[in-house]
Amino acid sequence: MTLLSVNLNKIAVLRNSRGGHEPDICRAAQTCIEAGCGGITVHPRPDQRHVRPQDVRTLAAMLRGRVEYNIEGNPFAAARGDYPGLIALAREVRPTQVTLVPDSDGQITSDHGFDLRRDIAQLHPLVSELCDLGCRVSLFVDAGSRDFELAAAIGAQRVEIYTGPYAEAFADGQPAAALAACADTARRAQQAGLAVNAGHDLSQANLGTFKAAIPGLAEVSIGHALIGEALYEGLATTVRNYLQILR
Ligand SMILES: CC(=O)[C@@H](O)[C@H](O)COP(=O)(O)O
Ligand SMILES: NCC(=O)COP(=O)(O)O
Repeated sequence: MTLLSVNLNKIAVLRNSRGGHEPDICRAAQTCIEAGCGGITVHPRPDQRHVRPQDVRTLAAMLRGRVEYNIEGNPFAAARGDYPGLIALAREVRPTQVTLVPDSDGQITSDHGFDLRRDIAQLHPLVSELCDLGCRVSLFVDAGSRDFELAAAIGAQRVEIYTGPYAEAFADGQPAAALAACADTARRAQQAGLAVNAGHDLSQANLGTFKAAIPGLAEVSIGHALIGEALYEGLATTVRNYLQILR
């Protein structure tokens, strides 16, 4: 079974465009949970363009003991204003999972994963601390990545495959090569003892093909397309549609 973790960043984008509290991120989370999702994802960024530190804390209190809570972000981005940094937030709220992503500051969205051979020494102390906090750690990687045994050796339990290139290839009607690269990568990660998550630009259109190609896919985190589709069909119906695809 593949867990659906709904990324609520885009609810916060809409709310922040006017200030105030609407649309309410906790109400959106509640709707997703009632519709059957297995997790909620947020990706706070230092510029606070969408999910803010206080959202991370409020959601943590609301979700505890109900569904998985996945916080994504760059662990090396410096604290800025009242953004305390990803690891500081993890220390405070102890989410189920922390997904480390090598975004640069101000990047419009995530567009690549870690180079495990190059980055592993820098990641090691962070992964150790997060594991000691009781968080599962997942590392964002590109399709085609190698060196998964290095990630397993420092205590990471999962990788998240960056699916942007697959989504783009699917939209162009030529997904085979990108899909095969994801499938090979997933197999290598699983052989190294890691579980495999996936995310970025997954949608109702491209998810079924992806899921069918990746045996043992543990989790997908989906936000941009799902929240967009929810404008037409409603949030609960949209979440149920995704769950149907993942069955
Ligand atoms: C790591 C990843 O692929 C997602 O977290 C994605 O980057 C969503 O972040 P934004 O909503 O900031 O684009
Ligand atoms: N980890 C991917 C994620 O949380 C959502 O990415 P997207 O669906 O907003 O592209």
